[in-house]
Parts: sequence; C-alpha cells; structure tokens
Amino acid sequence: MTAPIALSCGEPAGIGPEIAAKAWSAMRDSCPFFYIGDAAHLPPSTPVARISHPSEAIDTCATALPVLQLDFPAPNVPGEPDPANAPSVVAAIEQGVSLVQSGAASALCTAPIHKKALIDGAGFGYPGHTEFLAALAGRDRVVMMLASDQLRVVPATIHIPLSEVPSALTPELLTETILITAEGLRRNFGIAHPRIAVAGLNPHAGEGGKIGSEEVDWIANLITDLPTKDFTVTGPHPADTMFHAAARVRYDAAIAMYHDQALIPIKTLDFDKGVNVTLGLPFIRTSPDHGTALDIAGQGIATPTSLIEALKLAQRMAHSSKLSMSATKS
Ligand SMILES: NC(=O)c1ccc[n+]([C@@H]2O[C@H](COP(=O)([O-])OP(=O)(O)OC[C@H]3O[C@@H](n4cnc5c(N)ncnc54)[C@H](O)[C@@H]3O)[C@@H](O)[C@H]2O)c1
Ligand SMILES: N[C@H](C(=O)O)[C@H](O)COP(=O)(O)O
Repeated sequence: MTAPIALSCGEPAGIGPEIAAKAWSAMRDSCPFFYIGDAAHLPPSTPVARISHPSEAIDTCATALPVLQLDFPAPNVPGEPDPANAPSVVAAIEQGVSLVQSGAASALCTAPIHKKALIDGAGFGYPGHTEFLAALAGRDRVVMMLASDQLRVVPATIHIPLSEVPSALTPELLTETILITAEGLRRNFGIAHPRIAVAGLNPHAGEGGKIGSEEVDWIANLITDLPTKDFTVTGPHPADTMFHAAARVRYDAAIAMYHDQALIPIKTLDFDKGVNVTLGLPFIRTSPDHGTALDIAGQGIATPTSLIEALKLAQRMAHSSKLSMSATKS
C-alpha cells in the first residue's frame, strides 16, 4: 500500500486550513492525505481525527481529516499572520520533510506560506519553500516547475529582484535547469523524449543583439551545444510569442529566464488548476500555484481546486516512482 501524502499547513492565517478541509471533503475516498498543523485552525465543521502516525491516515481519511497535531502558540486570526506562529509554520514543513524522507509519507504537499511573515517572525532565511526544501535535502540546485494541463513552465531564476536576473543567469544555472527539467519530465511526467523550449531574456530574444546581448553572447550557443541524447531543446525563443496555443503544442516544458516571465502565462491560463512542483529533490513535493490569499481568508470562499490538483499530481508521482522502483528491483 502507498503511504499517505503529508500536507503541511502553511500560514494558518491564510486560506490553507479552509482549502485543506475542502480538499479532504472532495477527495476523502481517493487520495488519503494527512494535515500537519493545528486542528484548531480548521473550519469548525470539519470532522477531524487526530493521528499519532501517518499510517493511521489511510483508514481514517474516509470519515475524518487526519491531523498530525502541532500546537501553535498564538491564537489564529484569519488575514493577520501572527509572528509568534511563524516558527510552527516552519516546523510543519520540517516535519513533512522528515516523514517523506523516512518513507512514512509518500510525498509532501505544502499549503502556501506567507514569506514576509516567516522572515519577520522566524528569521526564515529562504525566499520560499523551493529554496528551503533544497537546503533541507542537501541539494545545491532544484527546479521550480508550474504545471497544468495547458502548460508546464520553469523559471531559471526564481525569487530574486528583477535587477539581479541578468547576473544570476549563468551558463551553469541554465544548463542545470534544462537537465533537471528534462529528467523531471521523464521521471515524473512519463515523457520518454521531452521537448524543451527556452525563452530569451530580452525583448524579441535580443533581436540579433540589437536589444540586449545575452542571447548572442552565450544563450544560443549553449542551447545548440548542449548534449541532448534523450531530449530536444530549442531556443532562445521570443518570450511574448511562446505561450499562445499553437506555440504550446511544440514543447513539453518552457524554460523562462525569470519568475514573472514563467508564472504570468500559467497563472493567466490556469490559476485554478496550476500546480507548483519542485524537481531535483530526492522526494516528491507539490503545492498549489496560489499564495495565502489573506484578503479572503476565513470567509469560506477560497477555491480548493489548485490544492486538489497538487494532491492528485503528488499521488500520481508517488505511484509512478513506486512502479519504477519495483521495476528496478525485478
Ligand atoms: N506555495 C507558496 O507557499 C506560495 C505561492 C504563491 C505565493 N505565496 C505567498 O503568498 C503571499 C500572498 O501572495 P499574493 O497575494 O501575491 O498571491 P495570492 O495567490 O495569495 O493571491 C492573489 C489573488 O488571488 C486570490 N486567490 C488566491 N488563491 C485563491 C483561491 N484558492 N481561491 C480564490 N481566490 C484565490 C487572492 O484572494 C488574491 O486576490 C505572499 O507572501 C507570497 O509570497 C506562497
Ligand atoms: N513563486 C511561486 C508562485 O508565485 O507560485 C511561489 O512563490 C511558491 O514558491 P515556493 O514553492 O518556493 O514557496
């Protein structure tokens, strides 16, 4: 039997607790998962089963949301993150990582954190889960992919100011991003020969060096020279014309040069169903594509669809990694 998925609570003053309860209600028969957080933050109508080990989630999930209880020190006010609760938000992620690394959980799904609240309240030294999980797993380089039925996209640079993008974008970074993405498409999405399209950095991919030089200086050569035995890579493509419907059918994933170049198209196309996946970790991690939505927290109007897609994708990825492990053994 596959172990259940660990869902870390994220910022409790955001929509995490209410979408976790809604996701449980929608998926209770098909996707056992358990919540790591404080049961007191869940909507009062949620049936809760406190568990002491993830294995209890499988039998419990059909009738109640299994909760691995983490007592938060301060009362939770929707819309207003309390700095005193920030260390517990971090602890929930750490506990999820430890459970997935031990095999007690099959995957980690993370509800959104409020990055500023964690930096202010817990001295969190990372701009997001992606970088924190890489550090916990001892990986120098991981890749953030946003995926939906319509588009998969990867920003090569992630949570840095726009002014720092050109210097952060190095041949090593772009090469490793392409290679990790190709491997992730094969391993996690079952695409035997992935097709990757790389965006340019500058308008019109530099217009032959007239509007920026990075493309002619090194990006084009890097793409041409990359050894690609089991995947195809093309580019640099002008980013403004890479994301319309006819362009999207030509690749399995797009590599963008910076956060918004990647995330604007996918959140525009599929905000309600986009999933954030970290590739290159030694365990499976997914997350909804949206944030804490403090402006609507506690009102019961948040949609759980992106979280549901994140849980389903984690389940599919766990299933295929189990299959490939048993194929390797036999
Ligand atoms: N995986 C993560 O941890 C993650 C992802 C994205 C953003 N964030 C963080 O979340 C915080 C808030 O970010 P933001 O305001 O830019 O983006 P956001 O996604 O929280 O909100 C943007 C808009 O979308 C709405 N919205 C978001 N999710 C919704 C849902 N499920 N149902 C209905 N409406 C929804 C919000 O009400 C808001 O109007 C920031 O600290 C950001 O860093 C975290
Ligand atoms: N950049 C992501 C987004 O906007 O959807 C988000 O900040 C999530 O990042 P982490 O998974 O690293 O927290």
